[in-house]
Amino acid sequence: MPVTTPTVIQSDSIISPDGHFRVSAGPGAGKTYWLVEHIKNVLQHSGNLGKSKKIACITYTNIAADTIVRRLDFVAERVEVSTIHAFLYKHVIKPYATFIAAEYELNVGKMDGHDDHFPSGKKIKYWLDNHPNRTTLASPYTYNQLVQRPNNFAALKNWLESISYQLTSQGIFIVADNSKAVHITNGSTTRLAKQACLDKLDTALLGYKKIYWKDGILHHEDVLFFAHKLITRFPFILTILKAKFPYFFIDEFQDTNPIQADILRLLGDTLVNVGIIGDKAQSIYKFQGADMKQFDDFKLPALKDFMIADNRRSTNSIIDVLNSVRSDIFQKPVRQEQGTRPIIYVGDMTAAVTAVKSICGTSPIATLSRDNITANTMKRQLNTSTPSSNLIDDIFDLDGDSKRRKTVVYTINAIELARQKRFKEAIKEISKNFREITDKGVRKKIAFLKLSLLLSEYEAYKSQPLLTFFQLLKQHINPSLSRVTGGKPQIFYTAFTYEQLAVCVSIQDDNSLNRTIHKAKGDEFDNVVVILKEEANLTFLLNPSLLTTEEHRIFYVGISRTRERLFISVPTLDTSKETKLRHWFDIVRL
Ligand SMILES: Nc1ncnc2c1ncn2[C@@H]1O[C@H](COP(=O)(O)OP(=O)(O)OP(=O)(O)O)[C@@H](O)[C@H]1O
Repeated sequence: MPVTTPTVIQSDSIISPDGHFRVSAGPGAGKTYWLVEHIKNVLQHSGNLGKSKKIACITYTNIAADTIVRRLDFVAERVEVSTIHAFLYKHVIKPYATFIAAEYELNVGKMDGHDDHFPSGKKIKYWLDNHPNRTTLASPYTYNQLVQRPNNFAALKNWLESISYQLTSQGIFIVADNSKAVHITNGSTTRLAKQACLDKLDTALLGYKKIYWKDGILHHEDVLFFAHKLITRFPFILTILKAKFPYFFIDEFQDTNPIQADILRLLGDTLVNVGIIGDKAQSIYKFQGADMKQFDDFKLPALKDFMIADNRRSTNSIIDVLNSVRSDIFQKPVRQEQGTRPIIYVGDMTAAVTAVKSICGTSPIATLSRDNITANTMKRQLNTSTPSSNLIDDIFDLDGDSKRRKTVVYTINAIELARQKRFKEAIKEISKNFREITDKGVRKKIAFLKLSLLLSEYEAYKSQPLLTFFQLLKQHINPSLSRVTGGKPQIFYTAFTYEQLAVCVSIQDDNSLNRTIHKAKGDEFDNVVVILKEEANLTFLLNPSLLTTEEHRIFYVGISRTRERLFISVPTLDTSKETKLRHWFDIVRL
């Protein structure tokens, strides 16, 4: 818990522009609203900004950044609103990376932003070839057994994909999650042993990363790592940041990574005013290193605590449900409108959405799902059944030709981004197929032309086997790709359609009406259907423990996105559970 008793404020309260603060409140309380008003207040009344200094406002996603910029309107140019990664890349990594480039073998000239970390088979092999413990690897994990047995290699890849950085009192260390050194295929599980294999490979994780850095490739997690290294080793960078940004405000702080929090702690000692805003019960990004304790534990000298007790978003019926699952706060409704009773639909999720449509008429409906595949199935309203596994993961396992499968995946990603009108990112994604073109301008132009062409043919390949799409790629993207001639790849390329793969794509910053709960964080909609895949998911309502169970927090975030109407879709419901649920919900069996 915060050390001081928080002062209760409203979402339109004005507080002093100076000093460190923490604002905590439940969903829909008006945290983001308050932050925007506070920024305007600081711009008007602060004596620290002069003509050229700015306020840094850190948001969790690019969508949240855009929303804040829009709400700031004409004062937006005095505020740098961005994600922490974008901020640190621009203000720390880009200008100062040369200081540590030699030590980390970073090719600064080739650096061009930061990306997801998809371990490359070629790079893993190169790493093993040069690994200092290569000769000490013993059966059943010798070099050859790791490289030549596809299951071992896939498990190794999963393990390397889990690489992250951990902050300790001694500094930052690179770590991989041993529980991820697993590959499951056709019901059989391959797990690399810790002592006999992983402990030996573990000694050179930084060496693995350097293979990417040599090519100028940075992964998202590397941005925090390098920024922390630079700031702690060259404190003048901190001085410059403080001079440029006397105010640092961070929204959704409950999902902050410990390294990011430490950077803020370093910034927040003198000269800078740090403000954090969040809700610990909405901490849902543990898998990305977030630690919900961090919000309460964050300490800076004379930090003042505030809380907003209201809920301005939802109707009373919805706030009743929210209050029933939460024990640490009780939200007061501000709108004071009773609203319609939330409904639980028991049965098929598509039937549930049809029923919701008949109630909501032309009012837009958001469907919020726990996983990507369900969200994408909703998005496409496919008649075909939802794939039982993630086909994008499967293609990586089943198609041994790395160039071919990467071309397929990059291009599907690009097309699906473009279909959401996110052209800049779509061009960036399809450009990955043309990395050998060194002139960036030419590469971009070709990427644009190819993407336009593939989009114009969309109707022709979308419901055809993936093979049809691949033939187009061979014709238009890269004629040297090897043909799919037999074995597992051919079975895969003929068994699944383009559309079935497209539903498995994970789009960052998805702003459609059908998305995962994670991607709906911070957003709100008039009508929400939360899609539960199994009855057991209802525990977050029947026996909630938000502060200890992340799964419960995820569904809590889902139901709290709605302003007017709330619906939950669940495949089955035992009658014994109905009595409790009927307290807040109507139950309709489809
Ligand atoms: N003082 C206010 N006057 C008018 N509308 C307000 C006010 N405060 C908040 N709102 C509205 O209430 C809704 C919820 O506000 P906001 O999104 O800022 O909440 P939040 O606390 O950030 O929510 P969450 O944590 O759930 O994302 C928004 O529609 C916002 O515009």
